[in-house]
Amino acid sequence: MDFCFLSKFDDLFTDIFLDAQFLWFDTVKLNTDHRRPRIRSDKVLKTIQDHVLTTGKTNEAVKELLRMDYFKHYLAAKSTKQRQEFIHHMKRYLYMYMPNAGYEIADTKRYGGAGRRVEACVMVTKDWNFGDELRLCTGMIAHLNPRQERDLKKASNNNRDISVMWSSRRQCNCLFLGPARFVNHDCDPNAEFISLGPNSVTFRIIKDIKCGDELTVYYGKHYVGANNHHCRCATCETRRIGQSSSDDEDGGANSTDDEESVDYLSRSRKRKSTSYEEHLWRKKQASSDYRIDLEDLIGIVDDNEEDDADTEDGSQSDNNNSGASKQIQHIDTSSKLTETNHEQIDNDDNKPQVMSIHFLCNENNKKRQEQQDVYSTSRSASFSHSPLDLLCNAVLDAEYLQVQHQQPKQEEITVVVGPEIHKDATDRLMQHSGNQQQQLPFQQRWQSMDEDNSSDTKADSAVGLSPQLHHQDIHHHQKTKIPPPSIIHATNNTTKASTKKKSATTGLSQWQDDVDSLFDNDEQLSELDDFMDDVSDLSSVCSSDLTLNMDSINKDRKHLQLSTPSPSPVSRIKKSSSASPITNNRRIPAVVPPSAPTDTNNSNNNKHHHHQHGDKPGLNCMACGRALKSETISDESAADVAVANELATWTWSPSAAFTDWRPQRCPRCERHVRVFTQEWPARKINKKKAASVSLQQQQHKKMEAPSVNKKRSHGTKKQQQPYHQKKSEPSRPFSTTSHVVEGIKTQQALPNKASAAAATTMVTVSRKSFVRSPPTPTSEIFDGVEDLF
Ligand SMILES: C[S@@+](CC[C@H](N)C(=O)[O-])C[C@H]1O[C@@H](n2cnc3c(N)ncnc32)[C@H](O)[C@@H]1O
Repeated sequence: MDFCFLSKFDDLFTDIFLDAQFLWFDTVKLNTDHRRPRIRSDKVLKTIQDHVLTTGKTNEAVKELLRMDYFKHYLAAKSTKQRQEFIHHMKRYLYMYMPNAGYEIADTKRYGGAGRRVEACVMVTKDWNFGDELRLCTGMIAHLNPRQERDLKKASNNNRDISVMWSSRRQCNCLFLGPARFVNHDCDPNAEFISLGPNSVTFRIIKDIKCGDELTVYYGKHYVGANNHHCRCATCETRRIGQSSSDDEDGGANSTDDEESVDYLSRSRKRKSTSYEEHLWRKKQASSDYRIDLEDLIGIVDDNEEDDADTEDGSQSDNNNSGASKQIQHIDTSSKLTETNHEQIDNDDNKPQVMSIHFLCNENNKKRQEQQDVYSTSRSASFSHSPLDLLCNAVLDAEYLQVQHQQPKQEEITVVVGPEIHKDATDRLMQHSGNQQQQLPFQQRWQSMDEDNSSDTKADSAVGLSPQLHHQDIHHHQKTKIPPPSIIHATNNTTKASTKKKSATTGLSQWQDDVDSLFDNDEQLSELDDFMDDVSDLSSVCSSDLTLNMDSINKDRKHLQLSTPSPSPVSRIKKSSSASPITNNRRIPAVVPPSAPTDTNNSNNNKHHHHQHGDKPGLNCMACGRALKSETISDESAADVAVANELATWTWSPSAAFTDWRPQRCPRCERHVRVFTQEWPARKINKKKAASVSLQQQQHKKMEAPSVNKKRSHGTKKQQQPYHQKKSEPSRPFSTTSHVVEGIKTQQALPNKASAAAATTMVTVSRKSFVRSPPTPTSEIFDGVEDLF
């Protein structure tokens, strides 16, 4: 994808989804001519809340957003390809709001020159363990042409921080775009780059990190000045090297807002936007020691998962990697950091400030090409498209078609084709569904079916890893395997999309249709919506875990509450059973129902938890993956001053919003409950009201005997709808009453000492009961949330 468009999209999205939402400063923009879009940020927020935070349906969110006038106009003049890329990129930012994203963009002053300037960083919102992958934090690599480099140079002179990287393979400069671009450099980082395809990256955790930590990565040995002399990372600060050592030497002169330090920042930015010519020139001058290739840092990259049309470097491909997907070598970057490195620094400013993203471009093109060749030779020369395409073409071929509305179904039309076409189509379809096809990885089959999806777009995160994709792919093939004689069925939407191509209209009146066509709203691709969301939900699961039984998951979807225990995908996230410090050091008075075990923090307890309520499955926190405790946390009673003060400075953030719809997570994540209760801007809790409700409940309890649970609980539920009741919730897939009944029943059985806490707990119960149930696979967990009561 052209950098020109992508960078504009990126500026737009950072503005709309970050700056205008919860950041109190503006993130760096790549285009000097970027202007804040005239778009209702409250509407954007609502869309995010409704479709991403609550239901995890990013595709729905995209559709809703594209219905907004601003986007209609913005995309009106764009080509289909650009629109698709726009949607893909938009999703990258929306994934950030997914409940299990596990990170958010935050602010930091660490890198802004001794606390003078605020910059963005990536902060994790849950604990991550070694080997985890932040699959919802992705970055796209955009390649720059010389003109674009020049423009960026201007931008970098204009007080903008832009990190340009050198791709040794493509021999051009590149930029990261997307949320991943906000990850800062640390000389002893806690994450490393991994490839998601030729043009996309994400991160793998290489050190256990705690909720609230900054995610950092090693960009290169000379990323922030030669030998990272100007590095401001925490590691350098601790070791008194990097920029902090300079600050020490000059008595903190750089820490002031003086001219020299401004000049330094400006120079450092210039160095980073090194053009190819400069790079070549410097290459001659500098020793090869200073050449940093990220391949060296990252090791091998397996590109089986991605289709890359670019085969310029295919000869270098390593074909033996097929089984070992993404065996990333971790190199202890801290060993690269020595005091001696920093001794040479003063003379090093002319050394190349470039790094290679060779690894990102995937060298296994040869292998892929071979596979593609196998695939293409398995089909007749004239058959360049999938069966679906064939149908579309057939539909378009009006000269030979006669459309009969034989079937009243809206979903389907029957296309009767001439015998020649039919024979041809049948041959092709049969051939297509033959054995050769089966041998290929499903992803390639899928990609071949989607002619509009370039390697760029398919670089988007986990497409190739989805079990559901596999599922629907098979489904698709089953559907198309044997066409009935002389009749080919096509879905109505497919036909619509095809005929739209013919009319080729871009007018606003056609907008909705166009949007639909971008999504390919046929049955299969509406499954893709679910799939994308599921992928997101499974994002933290290692790829081997993705061999899930999708049938059982789908079954679970239909029978949300009655599902038999099946291992929750999210439960697989759990890597360590050790209790967290926060868990051990609990500061919040918990109310534990007598029927529940008091400790579920290890795997045995988790198993136990599976059986504590009959056959219902055990629960793990969807954020940190640990076993949930059967206890509730009250907003009021559980207030902890220390934590509250700590978080009082936080601004509204996605993780805070997340807690809105699922306030009870696990002890590890409960700090976000505090964020929510204090910082939620639009829906502040009326604490007085909540307190009076609590008081009423306590009084009510004193008056009534414990045995009249059910009746009273209905009444209490009505009392306790401080704000959620005002909202009209479109769907409530499960009975709210039973939750409340259960909750109160349990609480009433508690001894007097806990009655105050129990009363306030009921408020929480009531809130939860109005939360919409999100889709699977997380719905499995949400089902189970009821078990807590
Ligand atoms: C990839 S961006 C990271 C996001 C950036 N903080 C922002 O707000 O856009 C890299 C930029 O962050 C800053 N940066 C990142 N790591 C740094 C480090 N260790 N020392 C100094 N500056 C750093 C530099 O200004 C660099 O150009």
